[in-house]
Amino acid sequence: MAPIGKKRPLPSKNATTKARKRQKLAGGDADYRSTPQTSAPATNGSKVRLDDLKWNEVALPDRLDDYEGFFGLEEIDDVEVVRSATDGRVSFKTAERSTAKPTKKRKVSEGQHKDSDAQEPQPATDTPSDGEEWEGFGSDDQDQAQQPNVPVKAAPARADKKQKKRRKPRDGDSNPFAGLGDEVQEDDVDTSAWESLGLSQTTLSSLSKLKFSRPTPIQSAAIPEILDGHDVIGKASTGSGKTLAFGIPILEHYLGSNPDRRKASRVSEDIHQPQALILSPTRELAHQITAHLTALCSQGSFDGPSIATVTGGLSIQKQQRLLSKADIIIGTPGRLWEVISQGQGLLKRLQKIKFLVVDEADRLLSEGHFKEVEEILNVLDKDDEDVENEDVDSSAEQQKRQTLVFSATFHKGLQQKLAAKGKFGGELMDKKESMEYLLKKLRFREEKPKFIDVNPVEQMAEGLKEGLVECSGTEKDLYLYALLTYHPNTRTLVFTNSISAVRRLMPFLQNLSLPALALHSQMPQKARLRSVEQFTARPGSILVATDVAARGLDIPGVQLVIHYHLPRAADMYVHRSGRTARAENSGSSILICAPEEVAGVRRLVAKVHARRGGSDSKYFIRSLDIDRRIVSKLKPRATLAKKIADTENAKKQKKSEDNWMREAAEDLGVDYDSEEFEGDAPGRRGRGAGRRKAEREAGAMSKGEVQAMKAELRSLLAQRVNAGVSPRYLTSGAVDVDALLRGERNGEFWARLGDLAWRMGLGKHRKVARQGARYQAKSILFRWNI
Ligand SMILES: Nc1ncnc2c1ncn2[C@@H]1O[C@H](COP(=O)(O)OP(=O)(O)OP(=O)(O)O)[C@@H](O)[C@H]1O
Repeated sequence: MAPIGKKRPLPSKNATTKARKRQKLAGGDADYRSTPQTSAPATNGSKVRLDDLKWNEVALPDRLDDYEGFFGLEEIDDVEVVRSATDGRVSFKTAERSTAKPTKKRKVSEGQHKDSDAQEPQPATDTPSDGEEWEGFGSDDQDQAQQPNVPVKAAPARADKKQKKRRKPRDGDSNPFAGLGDEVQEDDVDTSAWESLGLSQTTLSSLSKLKFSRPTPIQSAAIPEILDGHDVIGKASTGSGKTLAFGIPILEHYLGSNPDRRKASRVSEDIHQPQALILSPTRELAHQITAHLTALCSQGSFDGPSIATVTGGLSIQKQQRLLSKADIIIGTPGRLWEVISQGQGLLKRLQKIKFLVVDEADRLLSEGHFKEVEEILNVLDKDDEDVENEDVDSSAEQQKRQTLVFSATFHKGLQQKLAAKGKFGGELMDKKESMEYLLKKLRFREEKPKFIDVNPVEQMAEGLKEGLVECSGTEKDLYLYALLTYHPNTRTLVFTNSISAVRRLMPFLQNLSLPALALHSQMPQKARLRSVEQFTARPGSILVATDVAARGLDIPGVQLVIHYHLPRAADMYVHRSGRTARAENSGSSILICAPEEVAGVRRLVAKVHARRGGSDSKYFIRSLDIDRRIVSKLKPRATLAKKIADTENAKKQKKSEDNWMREAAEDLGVDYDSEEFEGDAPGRRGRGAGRRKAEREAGAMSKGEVQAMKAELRSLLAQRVNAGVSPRYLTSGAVDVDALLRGERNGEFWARLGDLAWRMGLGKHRKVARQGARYQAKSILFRWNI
């Protein structure tokens, strides 16, 4: 049998099989047998059988249709996992009294547990001593991480029932959109402000449950036009609710075309006809749109549309299955094009959609996406017998299709962007230019689509504070650290321009005990989703990302955006900064600049703001006052953390290069001696030689030397930084100097306590467990009901 904590196959619908499998799970494998069973409740700290515990159903995120094998996942807190040092067997102990009554099901498993009853209880002190010993259970880190990859199907009637049973989201819950889905409340809000938009009672009731009491300006302006059947180009600042501006009309159309709102009545068709196709530039945004629409559609008592999310990094077969019954398709252009190209009738159905939505339009219509978007647009509009759809009059279908285009910025497009590469260019288009550009690329059915620009003079959110910090190019890491220390417990997004910078900064920040998470396009998709989810679930975490996170990501409570590298263009500055101060909240955006970059940055930011008050107005981004004495006190730890990170990176690098060379040598049948190969052979100097030398030196450090550096860093981190008595500090009161001196609140940042709290928060129980039994109660086990 598969061990507990491993992914399980899909649940059988047959109850008997289900029960049988569950029994097997509870007792069929000697390795995971529990300890003697009594009918009395387990006492404090005593060994228990897994089936006697009060397992809680895990609320699975509303994604991915078949839950990727996570259906029926249950979890339990406060159980200690004890592995015998002698035979490696695992048993379980409760930290508190279990009140679970023996059930019929349990009796069955009692019978199955006869063998295990004979086992000797393991000593309480026999705690896991190393991460490996938790294999088979998976850290909850891992397990939680996999949940969100469950494709979403919005089946609201069922979802409603499920939600009632769902537990309240806990701090560690990994579904970033859990809040949206769980907002089923008795105290629904008054939605009279929506009434003028002419929405159905069903939609109004959903909005009320989401507690959206009034439409945002873009929603007020765009929804009636879309409902009237117009093509719309919508421009509104970041975080202003553009998703529902197109999502609500799509739902209205769905409700209108399915008056009895019962899927059964329409899925009798052999092939299901999707109604809307939504294109998104990034995978994360596609999943987020899915979550927003799912939340909207799952509030009421109606059976909502089926949503298929088609993005790279996840199983194409599963996505194809979802597509066959989807009402709404949300996808990134690359994967969507791949799926369309494989045939299976999708194109034929896509040609009959009623809505084509292009979200974050300027990005989708430029850069690397353009080719695939263009291909998709071409085939959607193609009157072509070759494309497997002889019977479709696509021009007629196209006439019926509405095209909706949304973005916070409209960029001049590929050519200008390429021309501006490396410079602070990236012209933002005015209304006329953007209209012309889009009209050319998208074949609107109306000659003049409605252009809705709800805040033509302001692209930046109102609650956004902007500033820059000047430092030498070689001190950017130190100043990043300083900025983060000035904003402890602050959900922060750090933007870089390269994947390698993300990779370099991650160990640097982690060595400094900062809760850093990574996001870039070369990460596996599951890891990408996991980072976003952890970032969303943990209030004080730091996401170090490339511009893959700049567009559209709606993570509530991002308080600070740091531009470690300067944005390459004005529109990217708008989008990056738009990750904070969303939905009328406040937030800060800080650029870290080398002296030679300051003038360019000032021009870039002034350009973005120029529209605020006409071309005469000169916005001048202020330099932030940072106490250089504190920065210099942080320097030793930052330097050491960087050295450790560089050393470990070099070692990893060396190891993988060695392996590669060794394999190549083996293939050639020659001996490989890495030292001989790396020797300073004449002619081997040149570009990158200095870096290689530094890497060699770092890689040559002994384990002991690295350990010594780590110990030194630990001791530095354990010392409180004396902030002095200067009242000067950065960014309007983020640091309470007095509290810092007293070691309270903000001061915790400097101490190791913060490190421990973070480790616990992260759920790295292996590490916590090693520190003593007291933390064992934090352990979380998972099991699957099959
Ligand atoms: N009418 C409303 N009332 C309150 N909150 C709303 C309303 N409509 C949307 N929201 C919330 O506002 C937040 C931002 O919405 P959304 O992500 O659609 O913004 P956006 O304009 O698409 O931003 P971006 O340009 O960055 O993609 C979301 O959390 C959403 O749930």
